[in-house]
Amino acid sequence: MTHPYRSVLYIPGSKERALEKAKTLPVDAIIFDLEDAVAVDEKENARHTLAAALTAGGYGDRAQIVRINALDTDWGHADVAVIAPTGPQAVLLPKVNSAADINALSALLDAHPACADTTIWAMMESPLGILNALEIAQAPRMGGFILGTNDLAKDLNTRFRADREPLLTSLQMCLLAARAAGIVCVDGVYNAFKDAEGLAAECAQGRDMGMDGKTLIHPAQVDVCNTAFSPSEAEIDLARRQIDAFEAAEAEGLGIAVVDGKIVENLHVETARKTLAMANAIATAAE
Ligand SMILES: CC(C)(COP(=O)(O)OP(=O)(O)OC[C@H]1O[C@@H](n2cnc3c(N)ncnc32)[C@H](O)[C@@H]1OP(=O)(O)O)[C@@H](O)C(=O)NCCC(=O)NCCSC(=O)C[C@H](O)C(=O)O
Ligand SMILES: [Mg+2]
Repeated sequence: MTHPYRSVLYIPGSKERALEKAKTLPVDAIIFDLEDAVAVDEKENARHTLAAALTAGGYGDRAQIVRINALDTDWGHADVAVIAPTGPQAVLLPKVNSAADINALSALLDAHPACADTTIWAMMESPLGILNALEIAQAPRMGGFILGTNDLAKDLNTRFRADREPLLTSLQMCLLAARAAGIVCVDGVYNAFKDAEGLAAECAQGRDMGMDGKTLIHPAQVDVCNTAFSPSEAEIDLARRQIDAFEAAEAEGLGIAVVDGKIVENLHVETARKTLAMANAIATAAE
């Protein structure tokens, strides 16, 4: 079953109102954050508030990902100790530099029977992490990458550019590694959460590159993002026509069809089937 990851919303684990509001938002996934969105004085309270919210449930089909603090901080191990018994679907590790970081978290989760099926996701946000993207993607339990473009821009000392030119190599290296390993790859956040036009442009860029979706920081960003990462009506129509034309060609003993003046081969049909599967998954989730 294809699960969409078009819209992946961060929610500070300390904010009960936001934790409640997320149950009503049309997002594909939620990142319950214990890291940067939570002030130092609130860390302890946040992990217990979040554990209670996860146990109570109510998030429906939305994929649930918990971002803990890094294991070399004062809070990472305590986060695992409190969150693991709730049997989280996925744990997101920030500032991942190598597969060793994933292995260390995996070993901690192994000690909790409730985490038998828990996947690990990695924040890709350091130069060393980007250079080690493939070994990270292939580490045990890995389910996906989340791009941390703010930390990355900081560490690379880039200037902000609307076209994100300074970050493109890093984004593409993560995509290459994610696709090679068969895991999900979700783009970074767009900080100006009231700028829908800028968000739409950045979503389109991420979708064109091959990202599965985008991380978000505010509910106002959800609709723009869902639209950008959903197959359009034109894409769905083309996919159907490509499949029909190819099947008709095959019935005549041919291995190639032509639709709208362009060749359709087996590989295009594979993409067309993926497009329809994603459209179906989105429609089912919306029911
Ligand atoms: C950015 C915000 C601080 C803005 O908050 P606020 O001023 O309260 O917004 P609104 O008044 O417009 O909120 C309207 C209602 O929406 C709810 N809300 C707001 N944000 C969220 C959210 N993220 N999830 C769910 N619900 C949310 C409010 O509670 C209001 O609800 P109601 O009162 O019932 O109408 C705030 O949006 C925020 O804190 N956002 C999350 C910030 C965050 O998570 N940052 C960390 C992740 S990004 C990151 O770490 C980057 C990465 O690591 C990297 O390196 O790039
Ligand atoms: Mg970060």
